[in-house]
Formats: sequence, C-alpha cells, structure tokens
Amino acid sequence: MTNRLPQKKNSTVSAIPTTSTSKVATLGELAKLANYSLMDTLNCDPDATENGVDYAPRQVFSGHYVPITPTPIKDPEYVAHSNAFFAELGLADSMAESAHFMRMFTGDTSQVPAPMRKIGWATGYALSIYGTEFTHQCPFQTGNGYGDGRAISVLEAVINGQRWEMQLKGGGRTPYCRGADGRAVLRSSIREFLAQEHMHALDVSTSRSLSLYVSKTETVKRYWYTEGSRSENPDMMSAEAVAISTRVAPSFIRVGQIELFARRAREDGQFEDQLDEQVHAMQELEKIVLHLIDREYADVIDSQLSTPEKVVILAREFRGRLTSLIANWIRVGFCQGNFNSDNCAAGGFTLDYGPFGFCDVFNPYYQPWTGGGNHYSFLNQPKAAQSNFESFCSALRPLLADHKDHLLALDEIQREFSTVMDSEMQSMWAAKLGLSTLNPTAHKVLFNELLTLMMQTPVDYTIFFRELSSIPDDIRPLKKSFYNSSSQANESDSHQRDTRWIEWFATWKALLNSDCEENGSNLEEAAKQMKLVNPKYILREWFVKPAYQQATEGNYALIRELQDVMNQPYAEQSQEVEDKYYRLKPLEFFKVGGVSHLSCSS
Ligand SMILES: Nc1ncnc2c1ncn2[C@@H]1O[C@H](COP(=O)(O)OP(=O)(O)OP(=O)(O)O)[C@@H](O)[C@H]1O
Ligand SMILES: [Mg+2]
Repeated sequence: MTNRLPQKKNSTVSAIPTTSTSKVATLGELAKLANYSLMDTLNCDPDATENGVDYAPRQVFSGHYVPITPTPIKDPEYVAHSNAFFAELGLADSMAESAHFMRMFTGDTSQVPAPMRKIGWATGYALSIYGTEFTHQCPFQTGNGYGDGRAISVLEAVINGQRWEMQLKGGGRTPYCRGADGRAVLRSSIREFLAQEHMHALDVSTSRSLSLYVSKTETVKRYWYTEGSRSENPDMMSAEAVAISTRVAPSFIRVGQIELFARRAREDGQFEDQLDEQVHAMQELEKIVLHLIDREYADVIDSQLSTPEKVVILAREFRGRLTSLIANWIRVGFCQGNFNSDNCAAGGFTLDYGPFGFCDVFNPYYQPWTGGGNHYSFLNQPKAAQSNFESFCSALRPLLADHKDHLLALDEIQREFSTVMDSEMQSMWAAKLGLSTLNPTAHKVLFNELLTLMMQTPVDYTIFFRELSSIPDDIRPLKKSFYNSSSQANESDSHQRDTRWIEWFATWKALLNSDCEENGSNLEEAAKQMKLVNPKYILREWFVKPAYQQATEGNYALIRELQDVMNQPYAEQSQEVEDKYYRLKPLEFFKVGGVSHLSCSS
C-alpha cells in the first residue's frame, strides 16, 4: 500500500551536537551556536559599505552577498512564534517575548551577543519566468540590481547537528530594493507565517516560521481591496502596520541565484578585461554551487568527488526533491502562484508564500494570483517546475563545459524530468485514492473520470478526498463536498450526476478491494493510510482573513487558534473544530478580492 509521500529531509551537517537536554533560553546561549558559513566562505560584494548601511538601490556586479544591517521596525509588539519549531530547535518558548530575542528579530542587531554578528546579508539573484530569462525587472535593465530587496539573513547556527539560516522578511531596504521600502505588512506576514508551519505539518518540505512581530507605530502604504470588493485589482490604498517575520531554512539559495552567476560566466569574453571578469564569474558560479551542495545536499553527495561529478548528482537529487515537492503541493491543494526561478529554492522546498492559496473548489486552473496566468495554475505546477529545472540545468552547464560525459549525463537528467514528474504524480494520485498504483488501464480510466466528475460537480478538493478516506458504504458522505447541492441543481441534472458518481464509486471500491487483497491488506488499513495522505484541515484564505483583520486591532486569538488547528491537519480534532473549519467555502466569498484572488501579496 502506498502511503504518505515521503519528503526529502533537510540536509544535516556534521557538527558538534548540543548534548544538553535543557532548552536554549537566552540569546546568549543561542549566540554560542552561531556559525556563519555563507559569510565566511563566499564572496562579499567588493563595492559594499563596510558598516552594512547599504540601502540605496544600485547595481551589484560581483560577489555572492552584500553585508546589510537590518532596519528595525519601530515600537515592536509580539504577535506569534511557532511553538512547534521552537521545540524542534530546542528553544524555550519564553525566548520569543524576551527583550533581547525580540530586539534582534525585529531588526535591531546593534546589541547582539558575540559571536553573533551585527551585520547580516542579502543576496542577488536572477529571474526566469517559465524558462525565459528576464533582466528588465531590474531598474538598471541589466539584472545586477535584482535580489533580496527586503529579506535579510541575520544568523546561521548549527543546532543539534543541523545548520539553519535565519532570515528577516521585511527587515528594511537593501541595494536590491529597487526603490521600494524594504518592508512587509502584517497581513502578508501572517499569511506566510501560518502557511509555512501548516505546510510543514502537512509533510510538505518548506522554509519554517520562527517568529512574527508587528510595529505599533510604523506603517507603509499598500494597495488592497475594499471589504467585499469583487474587483480583480485592488481598489484602494491603505496605510498598514509593518511587520518582521523570521523564516528559517538550511539555506535560501534559489535557482535564480545559480542562474545569476551562470549568466555572468557565460558572457562573451571578447575583450581581455571581460575575459578576467568571465574567469572570476566562473569561479563565483562554482563556489555558489559547491556551497549549495554543502548546505543542502551534503548527506547525499560525497565531498571527495570532483566538481563535475558533484554537479551531475546535484541535478539528479534536485530533480528528485522538486518532483516530490510538486506532487505534494498538488496532494494538499496548494498553488504557489508565482513559481518563477527566483521563487524556487534550490534545496527543493517551498519558498515565498506570496500569492499562494489552497484550493477550495477543485479546478485544475485554480490560481489565486491574478497576475499568475494559467502557467502557474494548480495542475500546471509540474510544467512550471520543469521550466525552473531547465533553468537550473542551464545554469550548471558552464561548469561542465570541458566534461563531455558529464554534460551528456546532465542532458539525460533534464530530459527525464517529465517521466520522473509523471511517476511522482501517479503515485500521489494513487495514494490519495488508497491504491498502490494507477498503472493498469482500469485505474487510469477511473482517475480520468474522477477528474471530470470533480470539475463538473464541482467538489471541494479537501472535503472530497477526506470523506473518501473513510471508505463509506455509498456516495452520501461524498456529497458533503459538493458545491451544487441537489436543492440548487435541477432534478434531472442532479440525478444524472448522482448516477455517474454511483458508478464511479462502485468501480473505485472494487479496485480498492482487489488492491487490498493483492497486498494482504484490508479496508480499515486502507482508510487509515488515506487519512494520512488526505488532510482534513486546510488553511483556506477565508479562515486567514479574519485572523489578520483582528490582528490589526491587536487581537491575536484567531492566529493562535489557526496555529493549533492547522498544525495537526490530519487529526480528527474536536466537533467544535470540525464545525468551524471542515466546511465548504460560503457562497458569499466567491469572487471576492483578497479572499478568492489577490493581485499582489506584499
Ligand atoms: N517592499 C519591498 N521592498 C523591497 N523589495 C521588495 C519589496 N517587496 C518585494 N520586494 C522584492 O521584489 C522581489 C519580488 O518580490 P516577491 O513578491 O517575489 O518576493 P518576496 O515575497 O518579497 O520575497 P521572497 O521571494 O524572498 O519570499 C523580491 O526580490 C523581493 O525581495
Ligand atoms: Mg519572491
């Protein structure tokens, strides 16, 4: 029986583990775990100011990072921290509201205890949209001014043998800010904070949430929707409180980052001074790739291998993680919305919860972001991932220029992407249906008919699969997931629809029974497995909206409630929770700006 699709674990590093079982309770204790591999091994931008007050938009021509001192938010207030992640890191919960911790993670690094550093870093990256290279998003039209415009990393620490990078989002301007304010508002910060931890609880590989603080006095202006607006684009400008959330991952290296150095390494080199630059760029490309391997793939790539050998394994491993990630996104109804190469983590986990959403009604073209088009829509994500993977492979190619066999191996890995992706998708759909495979023709027919029925009915994606997971006796429980209830549809249509569902259900049940027999399993076991694959609770946008609305009034109760419910998405939980959160999307929320669609997310 196929069960929950495994996600690749974040890589570990060999370091001295913290042996003590007592929790890290002060910033001083956390400081002792600091270990700045990126700053210490990669190249600093030679034009950067030493004190890190490098806030004006400018071109950054070389180097892997720019040292940046974050800009603290004014009069910060604690909003939330992730208890689950604190526990995993061995941090005491009390730290989140302690003065020193709060000061650092609201952007004031002036007093951090040594060996922590007062200056953080931002990185440049390139952008490809659906495989096409872009440079004009950068104000200089060269691509040299694009990168972390408001994300500033402030710490790398090795905690219990695992290396983590901690990054402030909304920590102020950097040379990559392109003239913007470097801030994030409370609404988008709450969305990202909750979604990251929810995705982790769903077993989908992701950056994690550490903490979230809001300013009581500092605001920035953002376009947004008036209450109940059905407009596609925001119809008002409002002043919103700024916030800093801290996200954490083994690294924040994006496909776009590797691309940036590859593009430079690829330049013509017609003139002698350009040749020097090109050699330098090639060295920088190799360095960032080796760093990526060290940070994200150390457990699967032998450090003794040559660079070309490492590069080929890297491509294969990333392909494995990326295809598994996308299958998992689709398993839980997640649409990233803006899956450009600069939002695609080279470690193969979910990054950048901007215009993301979880689908309520099943729709293959579900896309929460009005600017995202069909290419980033729900069931097109495997294709979007393939484009990012091709950009990744192109960026690795300069490193293999003199190694024909390795180049051929890379070509092969790239060519096989869609086969590997299809196989991941098939296993995922099979697991959602409780089946061990979708290979036999009868299974494929069953699946295709299901897609048609789910669209035509239409069904709520989460509720449908969760009800199916109970392996009911007939289709009545499945009807809980139908958006057009029989009372709304005309009688003959609903009769026809039910007949098709009854037939589909009978076929599914028969295939499930014979699958169980073949595998020496039973329906009870199948139901148990299905409930580990098909979540009951999903972070629907209309749950999040009241939480961020109340938060603007200083009431964080709903955020806590959502943390509790969404951090155990497979559990049955109480009747009260079920009544409130296991529900179809109310009709009044359809087509409403900020709930059903977003035009921007920052
Ligand atoms: N308010 C802002 N100030 C400065 N830069 C910004 C701001 N908003 C977005 N950016 C930058 O614009 C680029 C595109 O924005 P996008 O919405 O993809 O990213 P994001 O949500 O800020 O960042 P990330 O990908 O780091 O999660 C990013 O490089 C981002 O840093
Ligand atoms: Mg982004």
